[in-house]
Amino acid sequence: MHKSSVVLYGGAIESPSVSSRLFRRCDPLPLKLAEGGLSYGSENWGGNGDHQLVEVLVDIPTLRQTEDTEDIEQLYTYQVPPHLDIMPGDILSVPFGAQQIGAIAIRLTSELPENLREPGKATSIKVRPVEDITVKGFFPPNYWQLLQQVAQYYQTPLIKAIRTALPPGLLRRSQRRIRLVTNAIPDGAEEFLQPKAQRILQLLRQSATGDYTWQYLQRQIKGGSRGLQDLIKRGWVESYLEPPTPPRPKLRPAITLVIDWVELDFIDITTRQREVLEILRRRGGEMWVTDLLQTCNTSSSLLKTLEKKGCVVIGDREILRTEQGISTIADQPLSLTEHQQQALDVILGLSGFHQLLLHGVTGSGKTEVYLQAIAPIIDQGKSALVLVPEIGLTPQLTDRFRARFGEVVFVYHSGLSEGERYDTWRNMIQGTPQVVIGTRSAIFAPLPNLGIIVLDEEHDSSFKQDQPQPCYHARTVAAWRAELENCPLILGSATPALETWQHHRHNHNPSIHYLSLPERVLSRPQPPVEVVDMRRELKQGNRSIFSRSLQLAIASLRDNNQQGILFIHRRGHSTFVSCRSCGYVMECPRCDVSLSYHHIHAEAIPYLRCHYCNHSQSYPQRCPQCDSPYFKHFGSGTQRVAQELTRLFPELRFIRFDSDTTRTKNAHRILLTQFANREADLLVGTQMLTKGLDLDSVGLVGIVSADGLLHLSDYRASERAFQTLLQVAGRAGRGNDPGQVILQTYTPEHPVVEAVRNHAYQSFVETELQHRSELNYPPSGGLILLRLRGYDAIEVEQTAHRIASELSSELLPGTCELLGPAPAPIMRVANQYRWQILLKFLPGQTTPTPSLAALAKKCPPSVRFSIDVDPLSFG
Ligand SMILES: Nc1ncnc2c1ncn2[C@@H]1O[C@H](COP(=O)(O)OP(=O)(O)OP(=O)(O)O)[C@@H](O)[C@H]1O
Ligand SMILES: [Zn+2]
Ligand SMILES: [Zn+2]
Repeated sequence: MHKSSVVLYGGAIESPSVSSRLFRRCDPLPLKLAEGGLSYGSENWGGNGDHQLVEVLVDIPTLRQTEDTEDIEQLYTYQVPPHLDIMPGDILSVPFGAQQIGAIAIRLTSELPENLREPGKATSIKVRPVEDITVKGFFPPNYWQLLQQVAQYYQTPLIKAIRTALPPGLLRRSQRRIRLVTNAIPDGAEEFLQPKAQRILQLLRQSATGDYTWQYLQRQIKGGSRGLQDLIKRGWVESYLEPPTPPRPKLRPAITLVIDWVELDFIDITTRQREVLEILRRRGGEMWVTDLLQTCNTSSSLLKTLEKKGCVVIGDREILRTEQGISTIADQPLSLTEHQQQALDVILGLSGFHQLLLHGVTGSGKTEVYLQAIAPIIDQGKSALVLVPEIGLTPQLTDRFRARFGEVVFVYHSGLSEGERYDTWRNMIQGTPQVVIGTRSAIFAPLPNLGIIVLDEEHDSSFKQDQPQPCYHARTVAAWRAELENCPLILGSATPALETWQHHRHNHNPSIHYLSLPERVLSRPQPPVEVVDMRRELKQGNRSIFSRSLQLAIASLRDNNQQGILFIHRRGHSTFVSCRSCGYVMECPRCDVSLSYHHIHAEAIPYLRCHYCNHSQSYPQRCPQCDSPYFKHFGSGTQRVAQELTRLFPELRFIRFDSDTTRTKNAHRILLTQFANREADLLVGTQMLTKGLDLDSVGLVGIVSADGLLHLSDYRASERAFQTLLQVAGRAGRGNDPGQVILQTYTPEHPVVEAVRNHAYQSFVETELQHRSELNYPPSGGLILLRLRGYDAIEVEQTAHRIASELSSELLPGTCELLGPAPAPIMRVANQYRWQILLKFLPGQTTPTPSLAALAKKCPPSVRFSIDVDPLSFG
């Protein structure tokens, strides 16, 4: 496929200098600037020197498609023409087969790679020259270093880190164009030029826009490259990246209220028509026609009638005012509470790189602190990066930023179309001061003049990428980036992750700070948490999924003029097993986790298995603790809860908020707006509800069953359960009424339940840290998860065993423990069988370990292998 003159070699990333050592595994947060062995570029920033060759990464669609199959990372070697001053990080255009394609310069060298040298003839192979530099210094050195650090720490090929960071298709879009710089060209310019340069100038002058693609010019003028260089050097023409074709706006019919509300009394409309107008008004006077039809369950002829009567207009729109958040009135900084002010003073008093944990209880006003910390950054002409778990779930946050900072706020996340991402990306590169709000991948936003990074809800696991590789954690990358950019990083949470807490509380480093907002704003109390023992409910004859207490609370919502939230834990495939009479939960005898219930098909015998060590046992006949024969597999979906609500409270208006009802774009915002407008009494949903919902009308939070969360088979189960429950509880009582939380469980004595009841973050975390350190789990020790998958069950299993035994002979005993291989908790997904090997590094271990990336080569082609450093998900 490749012409012989294009030389290539593979595996540069796997060369021992780059990935043979791991960073210290005990402590993921602090910045580890390339400890030795970083080879790319860093020693080559000084320019070409004697190097005649450059190694490049190319981005071609065929390679892109292999993303998931193999770690293809081929560096292609090209000659550096003497007139080009190539530096690592430049975007080049190179010949590839018969095409010209985009490439990134990685490394300058003077020697051909080993495998390309013919014996006796050092440089006899013909290496094709680089065509040209498309964009000089596209990756600023800091940014480049960040990507290398990601590739190195997460043991992944550099191209994958680059692909994660860059908008899709960036290199493919990098069509070079040439245009005249008309006012720089003197009269009689042609006289100074060689014939080919003259021709180029003429051609450009003939075009109406003074602008052509380089490819076109090349076709017209063979060998015009030198001439072009000359013109560029003189500043008479410039070469630039072709902007992408702007995404064509999608137009949809929208309906806008145009009549003054008081005038309605003088118009002849039916009650029904008035109701529809009322809903439209409450939604800010503008909605998509389809949404209004659905919300009001009405017909388009009714809307047409309203239009005829002059109440509304219907017309195609690209976007609604309300979606852009313009409806939020521009606001002013609030006057801060004492704690907010203290935190802000610390932040504003710092300069350079600092890491701060802003630990503020739910409703303590963390957002206001971010806003006031960012304002001076923008005034100084710098930019701010704000990372949030999921944009769709936090429309309120985005609105608040827009209201404060107006049009310098941009949103960047994977939900944008390719064109939108590309445009936002190029806009960021310009370096004008802006606030970028985005999800995980926005940590790579190419803001040249970064003044602050904020990670809100830093404990949220969506900041970690599970696949594809690199399996990076945005918080870890943020710390590296803040250090490289020499700016502060603020991590905010009501329930900081254990590692964050440990890192900021138990540290005497002067660049690490702990800031606390221990109270809600306006001295509002935290809502009281009532724990209901569902075993007693059962004993006393209540078989409903709602306790009597929760039923009573739901029934009195309307009388109290309040709204409520019902939280249901999203149910996984495998669930834990517990005794219905005494609450005993089946656990692994060798690990500190609960066993998962497995039932392969209807006729198979159910059994229990541990996903850490692969221990398995038969399904119990009787409870080992109380001898009862009644067991329960937990899990209760939103659907079942909805049915039960309808049965018990036929009058109640509720909204289901889960992955089924929020599939369409903007569904989150629409449903939350409906709820905020009090079109429903109760919001029933899953995890999504925990994030940042700030409504003062919510008096009741009901947790239908905490148990599904408490006994997940994962060493982080307790931490995550605690965080989730405390966050959900924190949605209540944010108004004048303190509100109430009702938590239903079969194990009220569970320490997590106790801690939630008492809002006891600190004591819970300290106890949990103690447990972790006894078992060498993070943040005490470090973990690396190796995943294998393939369609052939036996082959995957055998490969896993082979790799495990090779590894265990290489690993130094006493520094690293190998757990497994064991099947993944959900062993078969989409017909692929999945096995995993967990490496547990003991605290403080710094000994180099073998290159894990090289293990990929030991897998047969049908088995895929991936490395997850600091894994959070074991599914
Ligand atoms: N200084 C202040 N004075 C009055 N109200 C404030 C002040 N600061 C914040 N608020 C209001 O308090 C409410 C809660 O603030 P915010 O949503 O920022 O809390 P939070 O700490 O992010 O909570 P959570 O972690 O639960 O999301 C908001 O409605 C906000 O407008
Ligand atoms: Zn029992
Ligand atoms: Zn086990």
